[in-house]
Amino acid sequence: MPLSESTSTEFLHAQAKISNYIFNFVSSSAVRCALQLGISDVLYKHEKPMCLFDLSVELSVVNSSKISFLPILMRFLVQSGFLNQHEDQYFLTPASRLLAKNEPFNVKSLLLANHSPIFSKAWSELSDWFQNDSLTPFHTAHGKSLWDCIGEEQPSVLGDIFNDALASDSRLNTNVLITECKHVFEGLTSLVEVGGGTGTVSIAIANTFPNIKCTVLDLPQVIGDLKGSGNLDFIGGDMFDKIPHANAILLKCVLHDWNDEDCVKILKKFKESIPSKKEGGKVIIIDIVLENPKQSNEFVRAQHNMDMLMMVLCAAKERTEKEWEKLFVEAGFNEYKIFPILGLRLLEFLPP
Ligand SMILES: C[S@@+](CC[C@H](N)C(=O)[O-])C[C@H]1O[C@@H](n2cnc3c(N)ncnc32)[C@H](O)[C@@H]1O
Repeated sequence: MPLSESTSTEFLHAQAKISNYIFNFVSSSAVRCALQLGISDVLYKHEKPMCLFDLSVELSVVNSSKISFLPILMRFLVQSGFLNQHEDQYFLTPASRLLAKNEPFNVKSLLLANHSPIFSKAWSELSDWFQNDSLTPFHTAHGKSLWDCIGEEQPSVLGDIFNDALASDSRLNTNVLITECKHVFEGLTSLVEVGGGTGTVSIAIANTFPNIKCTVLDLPQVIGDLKGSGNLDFIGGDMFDKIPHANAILLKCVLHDWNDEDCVKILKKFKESIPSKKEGGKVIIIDIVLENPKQSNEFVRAQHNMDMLMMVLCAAKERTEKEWEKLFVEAGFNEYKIFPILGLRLLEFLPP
């Protein structure tokens, strides 16, 4: 059947669009290859733009037949905005800089964790999970939860990468948190960070506010031998069991790992460990507040990627402001405030 001119133009656009969906994995594979070859590391160390030949020597690509393929990878990385190029010189963009191991804010482990075969297998089970009785796509793939999988693995290769990935994600956010949301912590004398991992956020808070006694609570296998000093402490435990008393409880990117029912259970438990609003009690939540999926910018796309990831790993989700409000009401809090920090939000839940 002949197509009208407008329909064939529409289909040609649709074909290009679907091709980009189909080959979305090419971007992440190319970036992973760049990471594994050490392209960001070499450019970062060199501190100046480099030509392809000098780069290939530093990357240990010495086989001449392979060197001829390097321009393909490099032009893809330039096209996707990962690298910059001026004439025959390549240089880092802020994105490729974030994969250099010596960059203090690097997110290398985030990429490695998400490309691990354990995570990939969970993604491949997504459609099966929709049609079976398994708890999460991760359970469908591995027969246990992500947390059990990390806890049982010896030596804990994924656990180390995963904890480092979370810590790297926290480094930049914490910087902004401490400077832009200082008022949220002022006046507190004690704070328990629940699900605080290896303590990146609490270490920064403890250093910035010497009068706040900070405690990081996470699963025993995550806390391991971590020891605090001064006004910082680490405790291995389960947030569903017992939370130490404090002025405030802090959670960063924890509630997005749990469904609404568990979140309400967790939040109600927290209310027992903090004083009333009048006495300064509060729960501080740092997490995503999902924006309209029709908006198309890097932040919103990243939020919706995380939303999918939470479903695959934990049968959980990111939340819109309305969904946060529902949790807050069901858990019996009295008042909430929202402050923006980078792509995340800080929510303050105040008890009665
Ligand atoms: C997504 S990570 C967030 C880590 C950290 N807050 C951050 O933003 O980097 C969730 C954390 O919750 C911890 N967690 C999971 N189940 C827990 C439980 N039952 N009790 C305490 N912590 C738990 C995990 O070990 C993990 O460190």
